[in-house]
Amino acid sequence: MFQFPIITGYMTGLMTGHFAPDTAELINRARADLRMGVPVVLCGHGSAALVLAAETMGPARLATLRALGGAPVLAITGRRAETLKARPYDGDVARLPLPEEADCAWIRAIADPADDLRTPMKGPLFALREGDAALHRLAVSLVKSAQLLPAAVVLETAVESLPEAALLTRLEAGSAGPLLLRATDPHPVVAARLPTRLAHGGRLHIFRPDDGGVEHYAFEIGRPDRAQPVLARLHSACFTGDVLGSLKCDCGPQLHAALAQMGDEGQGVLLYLNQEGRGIGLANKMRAYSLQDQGFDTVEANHRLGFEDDERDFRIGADILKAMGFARVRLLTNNPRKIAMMQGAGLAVTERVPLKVGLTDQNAAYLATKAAKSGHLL
Ligand SMILES: Nc1nc2c(ncn2[C@@H]2O[C@H](COP(=O)(O)OP(=O)(O)OP(=O)(O)O)[C@@H](O)[C@H]2O)c(=O)[nH]1
Ligand SMILES: [Zn+2]
Repeated sequence: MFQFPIITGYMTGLMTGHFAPDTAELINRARADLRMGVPVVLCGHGSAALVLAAETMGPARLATLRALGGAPVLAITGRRAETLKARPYDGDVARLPLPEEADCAWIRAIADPADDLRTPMKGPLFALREGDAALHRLAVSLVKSAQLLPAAVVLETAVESLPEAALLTRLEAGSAGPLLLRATDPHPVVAARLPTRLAHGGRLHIFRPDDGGVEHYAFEIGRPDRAQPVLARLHSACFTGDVLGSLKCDCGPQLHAALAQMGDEGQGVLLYLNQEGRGIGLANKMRAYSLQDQGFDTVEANHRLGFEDDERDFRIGADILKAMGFARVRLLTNNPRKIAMMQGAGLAVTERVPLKVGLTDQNAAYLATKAAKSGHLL
């Protein structure tokens, strides 16, 4: 008769070890938790912190967090603190003590600039000066990387006092911090022939990071010689421009002009990077668009939301091109940051090929702002 094998202590440990998620995987799990409104725990710097994303937390979880005692704070970025006229003593982040009566609506109003102009500013707001902001900084980066509003409720407490349910996703700051700063290496998943109107001989390659994060695409036109510089475009996703034909930006025309030039030359690689809204995600980009309708430009809108002008990491593009066997590119771009990041990631940019198309009455101010404030070449 079949006997079930007896799992020894040694084997259980071994199996758990292999099944347990590593830090990069835990970071992705934390992003999913935060997007659902579930808390995550950050440990390090001699302390532990329970974290909830300001955008998604509900009243029940806020009440549970308060019941743990202690002094919860709302951690926001230095950029958002500047808008709120709260002095960010911790540089790029600010810790605002959570008033006893503060509910989810109060927290949301601090995090979300949508009503800044309509409702008088709550406050005055005073940021904490004493203590260490390292875990708060990590909490804000994590929420930001989950493409939520960059604000988090953080309760510093002893790990032992946290309920077991809160400990499911627990990140060690020492290992998670550096990983959060850069995307994990993408690996090729599949490629297949894809003829298009502009390029009959095309192949679409799908790349996926090992941690199961966001996929990116490479459209290879012709069979470019790996020993020569390849005509390449790093295109960041723009649902509004690429798909809907938005007149607010130049993304759609740039995408099609790049493909047309590659079609004409018979070869090239177009990377389609899923970094919507310069890395802040479509929901935040639409928040930025609402602010632009209130009179702020594209850079000011990002700052009021608490983001930098550009949150993208183009090293992922360099990694994909290297994985495809390229070492040198002729890069279609007007953005010097793309060139610098590619070179920094070990990919030689032998030529910048300007891409000036799609100027409309509606995007003229947007393009002028990118030139004046973000260093785009005219
Ligand atoms: N946050 C934000 N993102 C925007 C706005 N308008 C367009 N975008 C995003 O900006 C990105 C534009 O990407 P690209 O055209 O690749 O980059 P670029 O920096 O303009 O550089 P080049 O086109 O290569 O010169 C896309 O991810 C768009 O979704 C805006 O007003 N706010
Ligand atoms: Zn666009």
